[in-house]
Amino acid sequence: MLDHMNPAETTGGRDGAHPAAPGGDPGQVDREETVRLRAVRRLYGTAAHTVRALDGVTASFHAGTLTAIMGPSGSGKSTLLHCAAGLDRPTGGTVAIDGTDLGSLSENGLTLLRRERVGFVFQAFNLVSALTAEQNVALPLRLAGRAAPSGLVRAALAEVGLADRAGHRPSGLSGGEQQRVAIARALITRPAVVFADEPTGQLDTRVSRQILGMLRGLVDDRGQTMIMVTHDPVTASYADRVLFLADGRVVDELTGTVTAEIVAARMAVLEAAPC
Ligand SMILES: Nc1ncnc2c1ncn2[C@@H]1O[C@H](COP(=O)(O)OP(=O)(O)OP(=O)(O)O)[C@@H](O)[C@H]1O
Repeated sequence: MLDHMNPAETTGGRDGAHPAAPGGDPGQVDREETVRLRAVRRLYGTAAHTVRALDGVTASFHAGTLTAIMGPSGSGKSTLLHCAAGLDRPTGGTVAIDGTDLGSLSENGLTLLRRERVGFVFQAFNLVSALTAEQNVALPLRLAGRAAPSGLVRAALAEVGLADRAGHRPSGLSGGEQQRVAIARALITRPAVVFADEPTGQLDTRVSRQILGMLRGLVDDRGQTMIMVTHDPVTASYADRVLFLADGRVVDELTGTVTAEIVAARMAVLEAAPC
């Protein structure tokens, strides 16, 4: 079962766990670059009143890394996640997942890419209440018209420590157990990237740490690429890298030693800045 401690909480940081994103030709897709955003803009509103939710975001998310996205309320975190995951189309710029330019895809093509190459973990778990844990985990495969062998699905549940809960419906599971089912569901298609939106927002401290340890384990043991949005510095301390947004732009970045204290200090500066 995947269950890792956070080195940042015990030894003072994930020093040098992963290299920082290399530079290089911005037009070239790096094979290790699982998700790539270039000059992404997302405008809302009318010509008379425009909200720049994203205002020229360029960022690379490398294979086998966990990145946390932080920033004050309204800074563009959710918009970034939606654009990077192909849930929303940017007003300008490009997004690529696994070398595929999302802008080149039809709506149908985008749906297929999300189904096959992207996993999602949400704050509210978003399980289907009428289905058992096993049926929920099998769902992405069934939606993709693929076989969902019981052995495969049960192995996915065992990996998140729920081998004995396969027949339970969400109402018969704790919040932490529901999130484990959601993680197994996100992974069942072996996606290129998993996007997590406040994955521990509804869980208590102890269970949150278990879930974050599990997500960390997926990155370390499987090389899973993961991007998570969070308000919580402790959650962000499980990441290899933290990107800080303000007013729709990436304004700061932490790599190497990512502790909750350092993250909180950076956030305090951003939250104190005049709008
Ligand atoms: N559908 C929309 N229509 C108009 N404005 C929007 C829409 N969605 C987001 N915005 C605006 O875009 C900006 C960025 O919003 P976003 O939700 O991405 O921020 P956030 O950092 O996720 O905020 P929070 O931490 O409060 O969830 C905000 O000013 C928000 O009001």
